[in-house]
Amino acid sequence: MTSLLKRLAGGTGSRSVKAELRGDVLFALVIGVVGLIAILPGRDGAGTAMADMQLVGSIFAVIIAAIGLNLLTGYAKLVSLGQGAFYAIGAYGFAYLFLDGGFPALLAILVALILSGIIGALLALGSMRLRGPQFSMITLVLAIVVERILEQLETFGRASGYPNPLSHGTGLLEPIELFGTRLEPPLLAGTPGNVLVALLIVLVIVLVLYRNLVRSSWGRSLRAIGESEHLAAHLGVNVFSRKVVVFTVASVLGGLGGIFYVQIFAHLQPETFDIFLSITIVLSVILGGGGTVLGPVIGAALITWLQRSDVLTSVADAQQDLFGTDRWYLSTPGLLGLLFVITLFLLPNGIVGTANNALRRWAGADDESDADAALADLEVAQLPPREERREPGAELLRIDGASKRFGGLQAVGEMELAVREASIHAVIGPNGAGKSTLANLLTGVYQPDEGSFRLDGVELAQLKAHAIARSGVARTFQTPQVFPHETTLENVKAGFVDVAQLPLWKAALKPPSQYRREREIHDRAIELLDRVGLAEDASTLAGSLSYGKQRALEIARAMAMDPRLIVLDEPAAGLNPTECDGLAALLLQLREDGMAMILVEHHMDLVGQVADEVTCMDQGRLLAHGSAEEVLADPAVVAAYLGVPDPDDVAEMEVAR
Ligand SMILES: Nc1ncnc2c1ncn2[C@@H]1O[C@H](COP(=O)(O)OP(=O)(O)OP(=O)(O)O)[C@@H](O)[C@H]1O
Repeated sequence: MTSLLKRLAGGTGSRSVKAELRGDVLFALVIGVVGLIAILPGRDGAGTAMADMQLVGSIFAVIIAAIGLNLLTGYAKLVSLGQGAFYAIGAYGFAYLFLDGGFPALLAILVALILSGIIGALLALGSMRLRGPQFSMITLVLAIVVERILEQLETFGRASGYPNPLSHGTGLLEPIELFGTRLEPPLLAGTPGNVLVALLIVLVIVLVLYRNLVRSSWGRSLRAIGESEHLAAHLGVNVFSRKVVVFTVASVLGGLGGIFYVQIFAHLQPETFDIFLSITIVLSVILGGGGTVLGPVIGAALITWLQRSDVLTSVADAQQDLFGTDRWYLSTPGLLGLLFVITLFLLPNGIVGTANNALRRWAGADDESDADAALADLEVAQLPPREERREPGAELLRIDGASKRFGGLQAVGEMELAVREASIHAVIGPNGAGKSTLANLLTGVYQPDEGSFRLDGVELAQLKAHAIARSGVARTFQTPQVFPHETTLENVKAGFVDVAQLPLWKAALKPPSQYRREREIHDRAIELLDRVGLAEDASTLAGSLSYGKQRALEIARAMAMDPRLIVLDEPAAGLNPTECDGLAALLLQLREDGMAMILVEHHMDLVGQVADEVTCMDQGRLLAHGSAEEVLADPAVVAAYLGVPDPDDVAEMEVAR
């Protein structure tokens, strides 16, 4: 076990702080060197190299916009069809501010980026409550509106005094000057195209920040939102605000892509920013692999190369030669569309996603190990006590007069319940008694109609799920909820407070303290997995774990949240007897460590084994309360479960007890 833990600590998704730092520096160097190799041939300004240099520059620009979209679409699974609009806003915003507004270049860049961000934030504030296709449609509308505005505002362009920026441009943007250097675009034979060096430096910086971001707890929160917004909220993530922020960041990156574009081509024409641009950026993410660090980089490079080189045109010409007609052949956009369809069929996870999966399979990381070992094989490590935790027995939670109606149905009515520190309070009752509804009221799934839920004196009623989670209430679910496409280890890491609360700047800049914190999270997550018997499954995808193991994983994740109270909604459902024994041992150990728990359960063996107090509900109301023995022997409880108090059934419950 120890050697396994050492191997995991060194090898599964996290390395020593020094090795991690070396990896980060290497990433920046590799990107920098590849970029330099791409732009060096054009530095002499030779005319033949000009088109190549513009190609490289376009790739840089689309990469920037695509990584922004990847944050939104690849990680948070919010499909935006409007990234091209921000590209246009950045490009035109900069051009107007620089030329018309007379802003210094750097200030014009900054203000154009802020403008992109503000428009992105406003759009996000208005549309983030929409989901799926509705959200995509809003972004599509933005792309179309911006395209139309650019087409129609030629008069505005003329009036601006800028030489024809909005129509087919002969008017060229003056190269900008930064720190005494004139940054020439790769425009004509003889112009050095040295702006590419500056753009490469910016590109490397942005890529490093972006990589830091997606590999941090902040990135984990995006992946959590992408997998399940509902679950992310129960881990303390303010889903709405995080979605607004990520949309804003994506918009700023879209704007930056547009600013890159102006520096490379030095003139603007509305056709560049049509809806096909947005689709190209989406294609870049999908082809390269959404939700992977390098996916949009590779996808953007490939798609831009295909579009700008004559590869696709040659294929289109070859079709014409073959069929001898100019009517029935696939033009360049048609060929790109075909490539898109082929990618979706053959590489649904994109190039990088598919390569990652193949590597994972090759490394044998997906091996399923013995399912029964999960909860039975418990190692017990001490849970570091939470600071606020008080002495065992002190009242931690008090539910008073909690009520909830669904239409005409009183699902919970004037319920009362108290939970003490370091204790297990079981809530039992027949099907439909209102147990899960009570758990859902406590954890913010529903807002109570009436009543109070005080955790150590702090009122939780009416708080949102994420705020309740942050107050120290963690939960598991009747049907286990894990992030199926993440590893078991990553699932536990999703529980740490950093996922909900790490500031964006810290995630992107990754100061030395962040390296150490990530290391701590990793070690603690491994420890928690070991504690619930899942150490061997650390690198297995959570979706392929057995039911029992998923339940154990939920408990480990809840513990990662370092809560004051864990609400367990039928944790024994679907477990075999060995797993159930393991679960009982785990709960008792957690109690020993000072954890308070509410156990919603039908499994009377488990209740009898672990509960300090039992509350029985019936038809939404409190039926009985006391020790497990008292409540399980209560004739009213037996009657509620069985309809009528049959002496044989009472005897059966006695046995269970
Ligand atoms: N979202 C909802 N909308 C309408 N009715 C609901 C909703 N959630 C629960 N109910 C109803 O409220 C009542 C209590 O349901 P609840 O799931 O809380 O019971 P339970 O004690 O957890 O049952 P079980 O043990 O079967 O899970 C049931 O009649 C149920 O149909």
